[in-house]
Amino acid sequence: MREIQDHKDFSICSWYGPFEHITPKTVILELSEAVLKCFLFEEPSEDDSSEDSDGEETPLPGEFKEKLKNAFNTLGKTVFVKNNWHAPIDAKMFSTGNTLKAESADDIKLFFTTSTVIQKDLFNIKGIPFCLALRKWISIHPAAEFRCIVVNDTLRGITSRDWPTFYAHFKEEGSEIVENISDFFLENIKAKFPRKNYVVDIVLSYPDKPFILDFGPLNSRTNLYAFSWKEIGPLLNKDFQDEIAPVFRYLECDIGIMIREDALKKFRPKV
Ligand SMILES: Nc1ncnc2c1ncn2[C@@H]1O[C@H](COP(=O)(O)OP(=O)(O)OP(=O)(O)O)[C@@H](O)[C@H]1O
Repeated sequence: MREIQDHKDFSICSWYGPFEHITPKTVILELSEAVLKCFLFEEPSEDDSSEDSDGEETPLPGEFKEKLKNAFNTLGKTVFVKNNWHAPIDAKMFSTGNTLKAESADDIKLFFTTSTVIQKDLFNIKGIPFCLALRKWISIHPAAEFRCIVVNDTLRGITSRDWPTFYAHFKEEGSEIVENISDFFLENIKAKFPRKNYVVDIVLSYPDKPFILDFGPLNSRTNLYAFSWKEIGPLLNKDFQDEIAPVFRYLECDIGIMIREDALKKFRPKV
């Protein structure tokens, strides 16, 4: 039950509208049953006696190809593609240049059919219409992306998504980063997202305004990067002052290529 609500609330189809002005421009195409089939790695075989389930690749219907063409025109030549919740990150190796830049319907099909993350969603999630979200391609520096942990609608933690990479400027600009993210959160997100506990990925790229990349559920399966579920989980049941300042956690010095968990612990301030 909880999962269905998570799938609804964290689907880009649900949150894109209210946050459209502060997230990359996106064209969302709903996937009909016929189109969905074209994005499945294998045709479901059990009890399927339909003539077109012969294991051959199913071509995209012309009408859908036309929609894709229009989306590419609207967004520019190159797009970033996702389903409702996930990007086909694990399909990167199949792309040219090892990026998820999609320039054609064939690229999208390749990313979707070769991504285990996407295929798992398509096979396992029931009761929610699937969509294809084509997002304007934006060059994002890895140090500019932050996963923000929101507990009881209060921003509690900020961590680089490029953890554990050392960035010297995090120390110098830490308080500015916290202030910018906190202001952005208070002005644009707090009380506007339908959940109280969640993660939100925010990009800070000066001199541009901050923007949202994605929302996600906050649970033991969430990647919290520099934070752990052991320390965040108990906060969900605690009452605390609304005005508490978030903790920004980053690697404070370059500890080299060999990263040991006990070495990392030393740099973790308390939440
Ligand atoms: N519009 C975009 N243009 C270029 N790169 C992007 C774009 N959107 C996201 N990315 C890159 O792809 C990465 C993964 O994107 P995103 O967070 O949307 O995927 P995800 O599957 O939801 O990830 P996770 O499951 O870890 O939350 C981001 O960290 C970012 O670097």
